[in-house]
Amino acid sequence: MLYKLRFWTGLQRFALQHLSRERSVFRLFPSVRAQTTSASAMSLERRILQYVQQQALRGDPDSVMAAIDKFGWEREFAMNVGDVKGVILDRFVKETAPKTMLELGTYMGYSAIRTVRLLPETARFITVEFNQENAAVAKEMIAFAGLQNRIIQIMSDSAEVIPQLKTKYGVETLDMVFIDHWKDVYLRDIKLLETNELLRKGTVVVADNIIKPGAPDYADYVRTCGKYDSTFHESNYEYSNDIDGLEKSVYRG
Ligand SMILES: C[S@@+](CC[C@H](N)C(=O)[O-])C[C@H]1O[C@@H](n2cnc3c(N)ncnc32)[C@H](O)[C@@H]1O
Ligand SMILES: [Mg+2]
Repeated sequence: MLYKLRFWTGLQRFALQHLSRERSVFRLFPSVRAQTTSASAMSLERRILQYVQQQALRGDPDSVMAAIDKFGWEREFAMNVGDVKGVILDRFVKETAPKTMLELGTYMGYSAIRTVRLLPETARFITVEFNQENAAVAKEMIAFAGLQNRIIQIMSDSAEVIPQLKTKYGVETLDMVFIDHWKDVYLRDIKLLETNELLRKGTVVVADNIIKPGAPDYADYVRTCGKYDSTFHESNYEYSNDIDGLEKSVYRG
């Protein structure tokens, strides 16, 4: 029995060392294919979720954020607002203390977790994501952080959701908005928020990635249209030393 086991282990080691074409190894040992493909086929977002589940403390949003940031700095880039710009976002959230807040672009739930941990339990936080797989990862991430009852996740295109916020989701006006979805629709969506009368005097609209990747048409609009008091807050692009920043625009009503 022991002899047979040694023979198979030796053969397996020989094959792995000497058969350079992956396909030959897979044909001989299907279990090798199963392990290799399942590891490499896992999306970045799923790998980060798995890392969080291994490294962070269930029910502890700070440890979830810390694990996501560690992955971003030490392993692979991910398009979360991150821990540098995130500190500025935190300040805006604390200063504004929104009762109703909208986020455009959930991704894996990082900024939602970051923001909601600073809000009272009574606050309403709605986040919108149109990518099904990202929304699914975010759902698991948010549940792991223990915030599943504090975050309303909507899986849809922001252009469809914004006109439904009053009628379908019972929103009167928004106290704060975090815009962080695709950069070429920031302008379309702030105009949609205006025309659907979701902004009131004093609503704070914060937009990410003003420099990198950049949203020049949006930045130009909020700075020059006369409807906002708008300021740029320089910082770093997520998980890098490149320059980026947040635009904070307060609606004049
Ligand atoms: C930069 S990521 C969001 C990062 C997240 N706010 C954070 O900091 O943790 C942008 C996300 O917006 C989503 N997205 C882009 N355009 C969208 C749209 N029109 N409606 C809904 N989601 C959108 C993308 O699928 C992506 O997951
Ligand atoms: Mg961003």
